[in-house]
Amino acid sequence: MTSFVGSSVFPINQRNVYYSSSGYCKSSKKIEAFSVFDRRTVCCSLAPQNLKTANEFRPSRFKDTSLSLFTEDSEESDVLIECKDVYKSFGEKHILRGVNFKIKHGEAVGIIGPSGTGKSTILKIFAGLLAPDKGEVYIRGRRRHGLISDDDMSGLRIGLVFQSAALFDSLTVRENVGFLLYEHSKMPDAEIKELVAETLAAVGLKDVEDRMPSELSGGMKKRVALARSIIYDTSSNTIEPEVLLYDEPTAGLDPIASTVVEDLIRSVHCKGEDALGKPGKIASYVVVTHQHSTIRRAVDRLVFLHEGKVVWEGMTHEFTSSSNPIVQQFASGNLDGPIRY
Ligand SMILES: Nc1ncnc2c1ncn2[C@@H]1O[C@H](COP(=O)(O)OP(=O)(O)OP(=O)(O)O)[C@@H](O)[C@H]1O
Repeated sequence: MTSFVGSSVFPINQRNVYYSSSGYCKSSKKIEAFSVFDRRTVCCSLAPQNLKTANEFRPSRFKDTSLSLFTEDSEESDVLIECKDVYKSFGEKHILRGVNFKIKHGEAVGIIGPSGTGKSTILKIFAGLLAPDKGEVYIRGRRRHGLISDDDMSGLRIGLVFQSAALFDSLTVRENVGFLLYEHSKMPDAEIKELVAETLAAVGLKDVEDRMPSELSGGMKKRVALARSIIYDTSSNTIEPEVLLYDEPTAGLDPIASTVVEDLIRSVHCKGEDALGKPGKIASYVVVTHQHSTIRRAVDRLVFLHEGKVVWEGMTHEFTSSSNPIVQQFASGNLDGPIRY
């Protein structure tokens, strides 16, 4: 299943949540959304979860070269998302021009590259907010044909955390984090309240439930957005989110706030531990970032996109020692080199 609004991962079978930039109002328990978009944004279906644990995940080796397929010993069953020769244009702008890469179970992957090269576009395609013009995206080996409304999609719950925290300004933190549970679950208010508090605690926030977003710092907003993306209906068979996509999660934050968010991203991963000491629930995540600290701290493997193609893949520690001139220029911030502005 894949489902999104703002920074949320949505529960299954909720097919009428609207993508809104206008506003929200509350009526008794329900929070009613009124939208300027007449578009359904949620939901696909589910397939069995990958039963492998994080420890069973076997990292592949990656070559430091221009390539489209990177694994030497990959087991196809480990692949959660695959991008196969994906093209996307906006009018005359040919943004993605044959993108190939895979995200495997347990991976923490960064997508980097010059501005405007299509990094966020890839996340939106993974999320089902955009469809490729050509090429294929596979989710757990099954082809994603179109947008989020594909309800024959199987395999995976995917959450997208937007660059701006995308909180609803007129709702409290509790209502933001519990939005979908209030709106679409059968959970009683008291249980939602408890779950929201627990989820906020997992991202290191306490006693902020009654605050409005305007009363939070930028870093706190990002944490609230993260809480909203990992909360799920514990009373149903909903499968918790497996993959999170972060679009520039540390943009605009000071170095210390960035570190907090980077560690948080790690903590909700299955190889990490959340603020309550519990193992994280996210199988894999993808981070689009420009920040060196985020590259170093939050991801293990990098995919470098340039002029609509993957031009380099490698482990994070290989990034600064790469002999690829594009990577070298990007890593050093040099004005001279193959990347032209
Ligand atoms: N919906 C859209 N309509 C028209 N053009 C778009 C749309 N979405 C993206 N673009 C254009 O596609 C290009 C790639 O955008 P994208 O946001 O994917 O780049 P990016 O690599 O994430 O950039 P940055 O690092 O600056 O955030 C940009 O030129 C952008 O203006």
